[in-house]
Amino acid sequence: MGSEHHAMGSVAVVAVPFPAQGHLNQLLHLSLQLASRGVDVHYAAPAPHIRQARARVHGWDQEALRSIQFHDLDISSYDSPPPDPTAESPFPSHIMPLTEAYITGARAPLAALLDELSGSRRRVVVVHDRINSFAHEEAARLPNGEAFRLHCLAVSLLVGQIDAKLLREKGLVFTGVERHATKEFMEWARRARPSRQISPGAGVLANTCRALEGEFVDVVAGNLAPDGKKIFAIGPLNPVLPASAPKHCKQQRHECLDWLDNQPPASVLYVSFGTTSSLREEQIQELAAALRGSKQRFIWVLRDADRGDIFAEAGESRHGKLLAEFTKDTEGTGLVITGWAPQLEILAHGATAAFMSHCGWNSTVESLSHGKPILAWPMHCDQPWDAELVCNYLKAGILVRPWEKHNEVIAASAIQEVIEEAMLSDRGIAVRQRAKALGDAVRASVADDGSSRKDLDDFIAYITR
Ligand SMILES: O=c1ccn([C@@H]2O[C@H](COP(=O)(O)OP(=O)(O)O[C@H]3O[C@H](CO)[C@@H](O)[C@H](O)[C@H]3O)[C@@H](O)[C@H]2O)c(=O)[nH]1
Repeated sequence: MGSEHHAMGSVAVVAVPFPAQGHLNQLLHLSLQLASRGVDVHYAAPAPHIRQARARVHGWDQEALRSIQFHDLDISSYDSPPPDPTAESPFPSHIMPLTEAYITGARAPLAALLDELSGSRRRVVVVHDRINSFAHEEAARLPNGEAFRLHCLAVSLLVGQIDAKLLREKGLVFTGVERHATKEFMEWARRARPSRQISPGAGVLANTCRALEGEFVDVVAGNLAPDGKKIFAIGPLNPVLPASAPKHCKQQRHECLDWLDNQPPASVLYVSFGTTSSLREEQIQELAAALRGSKQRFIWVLRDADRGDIFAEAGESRHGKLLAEFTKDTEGTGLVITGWAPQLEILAHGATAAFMSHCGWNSTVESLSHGKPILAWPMHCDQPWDAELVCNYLKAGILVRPWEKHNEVIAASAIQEVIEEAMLSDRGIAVRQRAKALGDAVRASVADDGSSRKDLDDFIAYITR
């Protein structure tokens, strides 16, 4: 025990997330898990993004945040405009100024932090995102540095990169990510991360588990092995919560959870599109009409995409008028949340039946780890693939509309049909049962003796070797 502690104490892990919610979140969950296992963890990001990650973390006690050391990466100021819901592409181009400022400015302060840690530690292990591969280069520069990439997306996407034929042979449609981002972004990304390598460093950590993507983890492992690189499938990184959350916890409980407590089991549709999507006004009206028309219970998170700096937000919903009428019409049946919703707790709750989602990878994993099926409405990037994976491979979802129709307004009747199918039909029941079984398997993978627990143990043993 003593020597194990000694080995851990002389190794520092530095988590370097890309500064957007879906990434800040995963690296923070990973950091908290490592710290709870006695690892010395440092989390490095621009100050507002550290504040954002800390303020929005779910499933952990605020106390736990003290187990990590946070380091500001000071970058130059950047524009933080609101998203444009009418833009031709649903990709969140409005955060490009942040992305530029971050990639140009974060390297130097990170290098300084790594130098400092390197002098007093046996080993410095950098865990970074794909887009900030400068972190890998800075780790490689150290005499005692090592880097792992946290793959924040489905691991099957890497299989698509290695050999898309393997996916097509399973009858799945793989169209990659590039097609669903903007040309400008892809050109920029090629400059920011010239290497196409799956792992430029020592290997990959993946926020997935064998219960969801076992055969794809094996393909990636086989691809990395000849170079002596490793993959650790350690997901879900989000905590898995019990169906009935303790009512007397120290943190304030969101009122929507009290409302959920009073709804019948498996009766509520949860609707949310993450932090990078903004629906057009017309689409919002059609969705509202579908929810009203379906007469199903619901919680709808009606928010726009985050700005680059979320603290620059005006805090006012652009939907005041619609909301006033809609909330009156649906009073008692549904709730609309315009602020930050406690998504993990909502998905874990026994009253929640299903999740209408854009299929961001966090939402996908959070939903499936709590046994909830997905009504898939993919918007951009990896989301069309996640929808394909959920609906046609895992069979735990129903497609609302294919990505190809992203420029069309989907009519209320079409949306309502999918809601009714999910909530009321035999197919809906089958999909819900399948999601429940997957949820059990996913939760088993992070319990004692589970595959993700074992991979995390192996990762800790490897970096503290
Ligand atoms: O009111 C809210 C809104 C969101 N969330 C959380 O915010 C995260 C959203 O992440 P995700 O579902 O992955 O969606 P995006 O914000 O769109 O995520 C971006 O990052 C992901 C991981 O890289 C990608 O898979 C997505 O395509 C990309 O858009 C999840 O943890 C949610 O639980 C809340 O808790 N409350």
